[in-house]
Amino acid sequence: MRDVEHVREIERVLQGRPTTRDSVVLASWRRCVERHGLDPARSSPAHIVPEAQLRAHREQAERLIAIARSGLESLFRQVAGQNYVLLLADAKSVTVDFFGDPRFEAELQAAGLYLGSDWSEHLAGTCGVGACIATGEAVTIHQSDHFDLHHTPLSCTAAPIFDTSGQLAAVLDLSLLRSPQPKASQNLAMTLVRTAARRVEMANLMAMARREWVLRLSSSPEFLEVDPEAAVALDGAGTIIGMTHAARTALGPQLLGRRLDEVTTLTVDDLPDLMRGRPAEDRVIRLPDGRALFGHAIAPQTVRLPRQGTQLPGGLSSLAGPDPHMQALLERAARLAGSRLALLIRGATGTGKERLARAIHMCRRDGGCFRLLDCAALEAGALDLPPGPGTLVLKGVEDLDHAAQALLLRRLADCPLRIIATTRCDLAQMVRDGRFRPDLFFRIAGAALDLPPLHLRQDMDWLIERMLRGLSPDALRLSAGARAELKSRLWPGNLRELAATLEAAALISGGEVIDSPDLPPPLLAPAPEAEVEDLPAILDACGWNMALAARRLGVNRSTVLRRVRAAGLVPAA
Ligand SMILES: Nc1ncnc2c1ncn2[C@@H]1O[C@H](COP(=O)(O)OP(=O)(O)OP(=O)(O)O)[C@@H](O)[C@H]1O
Repeated sequence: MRDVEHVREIERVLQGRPTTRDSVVLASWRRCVERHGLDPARSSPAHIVPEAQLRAHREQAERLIAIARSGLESLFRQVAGQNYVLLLADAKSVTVDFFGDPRFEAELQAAGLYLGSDWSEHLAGTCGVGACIATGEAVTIHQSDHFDLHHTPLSCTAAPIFDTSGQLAAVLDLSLLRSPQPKASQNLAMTLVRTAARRVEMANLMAMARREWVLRLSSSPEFLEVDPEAAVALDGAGTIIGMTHAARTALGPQLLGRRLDEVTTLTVDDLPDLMRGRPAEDRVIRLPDGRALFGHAIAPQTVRLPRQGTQLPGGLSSLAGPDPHMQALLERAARLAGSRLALLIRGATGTGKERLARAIHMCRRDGGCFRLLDCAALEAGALDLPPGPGTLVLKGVEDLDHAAQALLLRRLADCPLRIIATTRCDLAQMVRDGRFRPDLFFRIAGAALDLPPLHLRQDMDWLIERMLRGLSPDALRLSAGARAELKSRLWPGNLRELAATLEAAALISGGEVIDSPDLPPPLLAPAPEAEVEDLPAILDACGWNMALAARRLGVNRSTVLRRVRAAGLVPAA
């Protein structure tokens, strides 16, 4: 009965009868009938593109997906537990990325809230993604706003993402399988998708304009550096060569190709005055129409090219993914590996010191034997070193008492083995405090390698993937919620704790998908105040997601914001 009423309403409205529907819905109904030849009485299921076609769409959108991912993850975390599904559709309306609750997978797939669904208006009728692409505006298509009866249970709120030249590149859509009746229930969803889309555009512009000037704009000095509203990229002559969509609202509609002094009262030579050194309140930009905005200029970055042809030998390449600090550390380790110089590997518990020592040993073709000595378990007198060549790892060297230090020093005097010592402590401080012999310290610390704690690593996804593959070669995967939860933890036990958590979760889930409830809770409560000097590194590791950084630091979000402002930190371009 309701179906018949829906069809009749569309017919009545298209005949010009009064309606309370939004004008965007009305215009879309009209396009469906008059342009696309759709019939409201004929319902059709969700359109899912074939696997090969989806792969092609994903490859085309690969860069955008990578840039959008952290914004999507943070958005999905904000709506966690409310049954929202998050879709990223490309400019051709095909869903190329998806976050949803795997427990409802079959239902979501049937509804088209899934990877590969094609939400083109000419196929699906009036829908969030389709109407957003047709209008270039953020829209909510709520329940019976949908044209096709198959979709009328859904509520879809979608916002466009524009590329730096102003072309519509993608759509971010937050949908519900079931929603409360009033359309106004989706107002918050609208704010969330708009904000997320704006941030993705900002991240895209920053990535594209590393070697250009970027001018970020905000109507309030407080948010200028942490969450600006709009931005433009400028070449050396001050011509606008890229922008976020909101820059059109801030500076005017036709921006590309215009010079900065045509749309503001500034020239490119004024940009250094808008850099971080000055208080945000003083960085005022006057516009020709009398309005004022606050500006933050970011100078072009000098690009450090990666060293050509650095292939990490042996097992070193398997120790880290895309984390600049770890890659630099492993390159250093690779250069030191071939020598017989004694090495000191420093890092908190479970950061992978022993693994690194083994990988360094494996780099030498004439490696000889590998011997590991646990210094905590060393008994006086029981220090027999093998006579031949090889590597001797002194694990936890800080645990040696004075007698054992003296004995070890004597034995090492004519030892042919390459020494690699590992420590969780500040051994130099122990030397200063008289707790560790300086002569032994200099014998074992020819060069030092420092492993970072897990919460500062930027290759968490890579590590998780590697560990999952170790647990199950192909099937096992994480839900988006579980991944977000893992990435927000502090990990005092570092890689060892992460590996054990994933193993336990895999057993608890008993299936192919590990979801948030499968994750065992952290065993050790976070320290009350993480060190403030970690803040820039933590922000980088969290992609400048304040909420995530707050959880990793064990403080609330406003504390992070306050510290960011106090330290004058901004994301690296
Ligand atoms: N690169 C890695 N990839 C995957 N898992 C790793 C990696 N490095 C370490 N692990 C995991 O962490 C555990 C601890 O690693 P390792 O023993 O090397 O750490 P450690 O720093 O020497 O620890 P501790 O100081 O507590 O002895 C390993 O057993 C393994 O489960």
